[in-house]
Amino acid sequence: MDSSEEFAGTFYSNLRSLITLVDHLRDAGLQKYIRLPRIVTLGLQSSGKSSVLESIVGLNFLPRNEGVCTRRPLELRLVHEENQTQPWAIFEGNTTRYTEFEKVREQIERLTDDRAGKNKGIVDDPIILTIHSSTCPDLTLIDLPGITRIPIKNSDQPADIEKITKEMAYRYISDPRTIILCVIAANTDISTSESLLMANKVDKTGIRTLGVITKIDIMDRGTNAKKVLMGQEVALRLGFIGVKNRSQEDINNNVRVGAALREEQEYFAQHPVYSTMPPGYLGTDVLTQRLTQILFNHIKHFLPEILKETMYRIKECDERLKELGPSTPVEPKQRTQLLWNMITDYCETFKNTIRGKFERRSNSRIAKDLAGGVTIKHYFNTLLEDYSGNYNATQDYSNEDIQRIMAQHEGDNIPGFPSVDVLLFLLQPQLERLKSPVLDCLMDVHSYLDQLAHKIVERVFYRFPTMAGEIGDISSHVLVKEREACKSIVENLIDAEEGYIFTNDVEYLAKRTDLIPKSDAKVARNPENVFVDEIRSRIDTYFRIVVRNVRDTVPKIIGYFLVRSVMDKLQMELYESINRSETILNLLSEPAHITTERDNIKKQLQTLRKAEKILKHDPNLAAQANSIEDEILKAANEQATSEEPKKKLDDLKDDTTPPPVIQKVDKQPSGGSGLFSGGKSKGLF
Ligand SMILES: Nc1nc2c(ncn2[C@@H]2O[C@H](COP(=O)(O)OP(=O)(O)OP(=O)(O)O)[C@@H](O)[C@H]2O)c(=O)[nH]1
Repeated sequence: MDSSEEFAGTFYSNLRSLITLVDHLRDAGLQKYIRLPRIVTLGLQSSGKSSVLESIVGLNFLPRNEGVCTRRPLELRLVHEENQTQPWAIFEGNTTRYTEFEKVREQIERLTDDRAGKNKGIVDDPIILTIHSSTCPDLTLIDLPGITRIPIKNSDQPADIEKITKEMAYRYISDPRTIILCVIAANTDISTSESLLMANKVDKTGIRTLGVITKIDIMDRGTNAKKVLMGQEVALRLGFIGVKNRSQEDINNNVRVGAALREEQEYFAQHPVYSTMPPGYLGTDVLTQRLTQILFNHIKHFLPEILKETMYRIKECDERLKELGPSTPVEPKQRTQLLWNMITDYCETFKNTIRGKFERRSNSRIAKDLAGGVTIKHYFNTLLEDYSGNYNATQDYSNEDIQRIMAQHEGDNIPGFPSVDVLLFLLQPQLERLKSPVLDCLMDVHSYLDQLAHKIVERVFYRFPTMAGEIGDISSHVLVKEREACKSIVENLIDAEEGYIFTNDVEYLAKRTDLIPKSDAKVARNPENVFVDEIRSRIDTYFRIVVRNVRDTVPKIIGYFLVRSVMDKLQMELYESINRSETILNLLSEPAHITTERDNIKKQLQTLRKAEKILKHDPNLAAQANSIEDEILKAANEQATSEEPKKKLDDLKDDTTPPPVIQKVDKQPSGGSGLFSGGKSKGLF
């Protein structure tokens, strides 16, 4: 064996193992999820695509007629068997081994008629055929229906057949992992070739388009394809190869492909022009070798990428499966357990969102998560904001108003001394004004909690929408109950402020010795104005004291009797309601689409894992797998520290509200230094 034979031997065994690997991936079903390298024939109808394939395989097995023949894509997996004396073929989904290739042709016709009808219809549903033979190379090729310009008269072909066939071709050739075998008849104008134009659109750099010129033997007398083949008419990076297939007459006369291949060699060898051309431009053998080499490089180039994609896909599927959760158990005991777990998740998430307390303290999620309590705090901080600072309760009363009220309350007392009723009369309407914003604050906090609860319920129970509705309703009920209890306390507080005027405030009491403002001597001379100013000053000061008290006390009441109370009672109330209901477990059935999605992902995962195993079996790829794993891990960590949590979780709230964590966090509220941290004795909530 000389060195070139040795090289060829190694090359073919490498090629073979690579193609076998890709075929194994196909067999594992990977093609459904990840694009795999393949060769696709592209050409106008009757340009000679099937003839080229038959020549490559070295066998007659394709339906051959004038007019449209290929009406369903045919995925042809060729397996070269060195010592195979008798070639055989097998169709996917069928166990019959065909050794008579006439029968293979008939079966292709039958399968085509079954799906595309008998009357020349075309469908994109590939037939998969594997051929084992000593005459064929190891290649996987797809024969596509030709681009058909005009529908055949009185056939099932639609009027827009050109659009349909072109769209089908584009679907296959657009894939960057597909090698385009662009078949053009020599007796047509190559510079306006539709298929070359199509190939150029999807493969601009021409790295995956190989031109095949057929029907060289029937060109006009005195013309030849030399210039085309040498790339002097149209330049194609991978070049053109000329072939001479069987003519229709040869087919009718039953000329075997083997004989036709010998005839092809003789034809080129004896032709006055072609015989003078350098090697590498003519003949089916050259085409097969070139195609094999291109496919080999192509597969080698794409396999690491395919492995990477497979591994990423596995990760995605794993994550989605986790999100979907396990399938719903059938046993009542397990169903109850599942429900309890979800309720715990829900309640913990609710509490932690308010506290801004999460397990993963090391990432930026913390800042975002604090916003749960921050939203409530914002309502508290802005409570009665308009009445604090420089606001004067008497600003709307004129001196005359006050004097009039003083006069009205004089009764039969000696004039000149205002009654305490004047103060009450003027102060009460001002105090009454506090009620509405205070109750608004309560309502705002309540509706925030209600929204938050519903969003978390939707997230935790999204597999069980009816159960989510039920849990949401119970939660709303608990919230309304607590809100109403809290409301009466808040109302009582305001009523007490309105109904009993009292203060120990040092500033206010100090005013007893400072009845007449010393600074304004002019006013001091007018006793009426002295009383007006005194009343004004006392009302403003007292009102300010009340506002300060209410701004401090109301948040405590809402925080304790609503927020904290709901956090404490929600879980128990849910358990009790559920225990009371005999039918609630029936609500624990997930919608069919979730079950289907889980099943599909499981199937996909199975395929991907199988494919990963096949890929990692290759020593070169196995080495790359580790670094891909590291990459995936790094990407996952980066994602966790940047854009976490995912969009779905982000949906749980507006920008300032934290998303919940659907994972268990420590159940006992522990103390903490934060305003909203756990333990009754330590934090507000
Ligand atoms: N003389 C000659 N005839 C050829 C050659 N190649 C193909 N033909 C003939 O051209 C006709 C169409 O060939 P096919 O191979 O069926 O063409 P196709 O592109 O597969 O056709 P569709 O699948 O229907 O689009 C047949 O009659 C072939 O015998 C060739 O190199 N020389």
